[in-house]
Amino acid sequence: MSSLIDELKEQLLEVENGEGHPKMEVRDLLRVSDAGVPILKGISLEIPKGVIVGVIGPSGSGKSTLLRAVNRLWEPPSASVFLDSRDICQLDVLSLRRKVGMLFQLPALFEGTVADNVRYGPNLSGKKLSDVEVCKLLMLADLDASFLQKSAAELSVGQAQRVALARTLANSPEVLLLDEPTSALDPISTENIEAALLKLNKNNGMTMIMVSHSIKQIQRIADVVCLLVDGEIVEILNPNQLSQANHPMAQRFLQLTT
Ligand SMILES: Nc1ncnc2c1ncn2[C@@H]1O[C@H](COP(=O)(O)OP(=O)(O)OP(=O)(O)O)[C@@H](O)[C@H]1O
Repeated sequence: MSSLIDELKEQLLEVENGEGHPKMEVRDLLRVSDAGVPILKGISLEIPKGVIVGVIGPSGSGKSTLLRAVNRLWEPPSASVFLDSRDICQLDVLSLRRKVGMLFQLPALFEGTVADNVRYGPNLSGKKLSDVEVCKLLMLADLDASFLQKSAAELSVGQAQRVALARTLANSPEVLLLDEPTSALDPISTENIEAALLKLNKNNGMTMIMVSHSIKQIQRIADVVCLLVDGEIVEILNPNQLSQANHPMAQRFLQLTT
């Protein structure tokens, strides 16, 4: 664990030399349910630009809650989540969500064509994307131009998830939050989405936080893995050394998951 943290620190140092800050920082993030039950118990995490962080952990450990805090689908306490050193609670929420896009387990497309969906975000800020621009976004999500005028209602779940990715990318996000984005997809669609994500990370340096129940997927995608148990990060691990987890719940979880 310590060598990975050293590596991360090195990456962080590179970022500090370049831009002076981690891309995202979560600082002692707490959440207690309305009934008084702790959901997140002081999560702290620094994510350098261009790093893909995988988040794994048992059901109910707080993974989705953590992601939702990062783009204010759940409003975190002030001064607990920072984007480029700025407290996200101080940012306009819509511009935050353009910078920090999110993909969910199931894509929720609007009625209309694929192009309508991809144009949606830029339209809100008064920008009309041309067909060529829409096609470029579709290509980033591994879809070809034949999808442009298809009705969103006709798509398979895998295709719809890629359109949802293109729609998110239309906002030019700097960070992508991925909440089990392939758990409803077949292996080929999963492979397509993973390939698109890795390309975005490699070519555009996009920072990502991905929640997944698939250890193998996390190993294919993530640079570093956070193990969340009962609202706490109990381990930060190298994806290829997950078997070295020390926390007993983490060991059990890793033995039982594929
Ligand atoms: N709005 C809410 N009000 C009260 N409790 C909540 C709320 N949202 C989530 N919780 C509780 O917080 C805990 C963490 O939920 P969360 O969805 O973040 O877990 P998770 O790790 O993503 O789970 P899963 O892997 O099953 O998706 C759970 O016990 C859940 O019941």
